[in-house]
Amino acid sequence: MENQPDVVVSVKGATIYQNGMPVLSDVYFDVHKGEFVYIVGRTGSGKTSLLKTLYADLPLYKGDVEVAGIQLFNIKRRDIAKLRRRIGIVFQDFQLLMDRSVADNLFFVMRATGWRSTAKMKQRMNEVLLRVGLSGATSKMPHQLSGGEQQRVVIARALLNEPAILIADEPTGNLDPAVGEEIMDLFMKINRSGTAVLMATHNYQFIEQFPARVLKCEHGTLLDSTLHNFDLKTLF
Ligand SMILES: Nc1ncnc2c1ncn2[C@@H]1O[C@H](COP(=O)(O)OP(=O)(O)OP(=O)(O)O)[C@@H](O)[C@H]1O
Repeated sequence: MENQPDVVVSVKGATIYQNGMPVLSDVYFDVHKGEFVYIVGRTGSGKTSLLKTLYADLPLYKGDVEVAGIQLFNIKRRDIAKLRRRIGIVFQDFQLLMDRSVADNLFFVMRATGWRSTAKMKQRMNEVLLRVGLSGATSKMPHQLSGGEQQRVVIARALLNEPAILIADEPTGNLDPAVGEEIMDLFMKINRSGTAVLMATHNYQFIEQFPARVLKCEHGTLLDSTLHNFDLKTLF
């Protein structure tokens, strides 16, 4: 990937394992800078396992995978921390620290990822909260926010270190459809400003509404809509 600066994720011949069992084999795909890519597939088809492998929550035993310039095979702990600083991760369950304010949730991540200057941290916090439309929320506790607002804070948190890519696992799965649509809009806006997005979803309507390249986990491997003709109706 060093020779391909436009590639944010490069997967060549990977096998994705879960508990020692292969879930997906012969996985090949790239994600380019600024691209938006969906991952779909039936329950249990391997979407989450694939994403977890990309952010080094599951080990890579086979294949050549590089994410944000970091090789994942035999990755060292130090490089895992570096990898997580270069990517943003958004889950279905919002995973905010519930006993801390929005500001403290964001400061916590900034301190853990090497930020030191309080003035710079405050400035960055204001920037990311503005981007997700939550400027006034710094002193709020998570329970004072709606589900959609909590997910916006998670997206703001994921943006803190200007990641090259947002990896999102069913980010609208726990939200009402209308709120989910607003979150999709936000992802699209962030994507248009240059951040790549790789998003697992079960929501076929969003793919119709916000069309983009689709990767499909099926029969133990990954199919790519740019290489195979998918009928959207058979995606799930
Ligand atoms: N912690 C785990 N331990 C063992 N097996 C697991 C674990 N998590 C998932 N699996 C298995 O790995 C396979 C892939 O699961 P995975 O969660 O990646 O699928 P998914 O496509 O994300 O599903 P969903 O759409 O339901 O989130 C399934 O057979 C699942 O049962």
